[in-house]
Amino acid sequence: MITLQNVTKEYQKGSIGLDNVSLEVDKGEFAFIVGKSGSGKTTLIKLLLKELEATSGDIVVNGYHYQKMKRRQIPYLRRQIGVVFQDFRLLRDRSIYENVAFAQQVIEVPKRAMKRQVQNVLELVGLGNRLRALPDELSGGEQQRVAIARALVNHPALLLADEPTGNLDPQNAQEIMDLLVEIQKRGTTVIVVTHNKEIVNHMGKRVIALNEGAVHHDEKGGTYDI
Ligand SMILES: Nc1ncnc2c1ncn2[C@@H]1O[C@H](COP(=O)(O)OP(=O)(O)OP(=O)(O)O)[C@@H](O)[C@H]1O
Repeated sequence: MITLQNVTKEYQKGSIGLDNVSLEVDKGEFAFIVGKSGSGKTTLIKLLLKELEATSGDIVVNGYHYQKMKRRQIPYLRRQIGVVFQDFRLLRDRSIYENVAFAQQVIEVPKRAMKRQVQNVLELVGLGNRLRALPDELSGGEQQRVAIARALVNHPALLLADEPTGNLDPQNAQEIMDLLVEIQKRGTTVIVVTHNKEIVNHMGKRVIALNEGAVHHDEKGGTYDI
């Protein structure tokens, strides 16, 4: 599903974002990415989204070869990837329904199919009865559920979550992680960047730990320690 082969990202002025990283993530896997500030987590996410270009090495995601692909293919690649951020990034003046439907309007899904799919995905995240609410009328945990629904509504093969529980209390954080595992069990590959040591150690999932741009350890059933 995801292959990185000897990937290096060097920023201008010689600053190293990633340093010769090789790793594979299988279809349907769940992996945490952990590491101190500056270890390369955001660089890795931006490379996977093709917001940044690797300086050297190869990246392949779901059959897309990043080094070879044409610029016009990028929107199709991005449809394969749902993204969730720490700060939710919802449209404040739009209802929950509209926030999720927006992702489908962009790719011109017919209205009836859209209605059904938006309802289904909001039910999956436990908000099937809040379609008309505005984001500010929801708790932080609920807002993150809306963001997850929006990321999933177009059925991406890969879900990237960048610090998804950073703004949540421990109980909501655990519930969001449980939801991400549920999504993985339904077949989506899920990658979660987090600083939440307790949750990582509690969940017993694969942990890819970065240090100074390199893979420090990569263990199934791993722990946060770096
Ligand atoms: N635009 C940039 N220009 C120059 N150097 C950069 C740039 N972005 C990141 N870096 C450097 O690349 C390295 C990795 O940064 P990155 O943002 O990927 O780390 P991170 O693990 O996501 O950190 P954090 O947990 O603080 O978000 C750091 O040394 C950083 O200073």
